[in-house]
Amino acid sequence: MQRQARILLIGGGGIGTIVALNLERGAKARVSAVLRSNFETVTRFGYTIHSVDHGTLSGFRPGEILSAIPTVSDGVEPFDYIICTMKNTPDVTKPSLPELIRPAVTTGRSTIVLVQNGLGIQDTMMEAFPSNVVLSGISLCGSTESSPGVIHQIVPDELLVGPFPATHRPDMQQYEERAIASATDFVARYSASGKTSCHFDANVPMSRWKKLVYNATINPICALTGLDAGEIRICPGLLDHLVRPAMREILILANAHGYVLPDELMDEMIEGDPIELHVEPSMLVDKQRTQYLEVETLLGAPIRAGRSLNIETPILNMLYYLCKGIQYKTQRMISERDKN
Ligand SMILES: NC(=O)C1=CN([C@@H]2O[C@H](COP(=O)(O)OP(=O)(O)OC[C@H]3O[C@@H](n4cnc5c(N)ncnc54)[C@H](OP(=O)(O)O)[C@@H]3O)[C@@H](O)[C@H]2O)C=CC1
Ligand SMILES: CC(C)(CO)C(=O)C(=O)O
Repeated sequence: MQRQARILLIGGGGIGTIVALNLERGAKARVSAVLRSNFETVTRFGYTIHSVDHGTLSGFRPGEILSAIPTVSDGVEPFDYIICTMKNTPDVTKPSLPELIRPAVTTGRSTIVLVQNGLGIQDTMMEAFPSNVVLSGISLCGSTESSPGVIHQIVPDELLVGPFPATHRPDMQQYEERAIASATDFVARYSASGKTSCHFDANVPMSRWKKLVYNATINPICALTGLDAGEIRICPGLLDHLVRPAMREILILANAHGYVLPDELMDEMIEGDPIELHVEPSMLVDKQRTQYLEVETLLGAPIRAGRSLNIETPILNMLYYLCKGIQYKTQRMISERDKN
């Protein structure tokens, strides 16, 4: 690790800001962050961050702040890593994520890191960039942007980074070696701040199914009810009649795909954070802000993975279609807003 890595980070909200902060504080990377709605505020004042790992900081700015994704052929120096920390909403995002980042990708060089929840998020990326490494980043952090540039991180940052299984790759073995080397390098740079817990993830599909036990159930149930992850634990009947049955469907799907997850995981997920923290899962925050929900990557993808093996998932289906209803309404509201 001779020189600072040159990193492009796209999406400086709850998670992206904490990722940028850890990388900058470790000094093994320089982050160019592409910001959107908070660009003006962060450029002028920097971020104000209330962090369980870092304390309260004001005026934090990533190494460089950009208002648009740069084009590397315009004399811009190539990026070693491109980190995507925007929401992954393929049903409503145009252009698609690969097309959005394409101008910044140097073929064969830039490693793409998807720090996003959900299943199957790598497929279009690996297809679009067959000679670039694509890594998974699973964040166990809890962080929200309460107003432009103001971040509240209430759950300690833990990040698992590892290679997605190789597909669309001409030389699988050589690709796997490169991907492991990239992930190892990224983990070292990310860990350098000493304020976070970042580990190499040797079994990304297993880790992603595991995280879905929370994200495909608690996220939509909180978004649909307006309750936070503490409140759903005390609302009579909700855990027994909705949360655990939904979680069981994810366990059945994961097991059927070869990723055996124990029953105890359900209660570990439910009780993982103290009740009084009142964690607001990202999908609840999206609903409150009239932002698009990650409905396809958290619910659609596992449901389709079940269908491919003729496994029915009635509870997940119900959550999925209710969320699709919200998505439809959000689309209408956004298009009305854009007209005015
Ligand atoms: N929040 C959490 O605690 C956790 C979230 N995750 C996952 O992390 C990922 C990020 O979530 P989170 O940080 O909560 O999301 P946020 O909504 O807080 O932040 C996303 C940011 O990306 C920006 N953005 C979106 N599209 C673009 C674009 N084209 N160019 C530049 N910026 C863009 C948004 O800008 P704008 O404001 O303009 O929309 C926003 O600032 C998701 O996949 C989520 O599931 C995982 C673990 C925990
Ligand atoms: C589980 C949780 C709450 C944080 O790790 C999350 O992934 C989310 O908010 O989407």
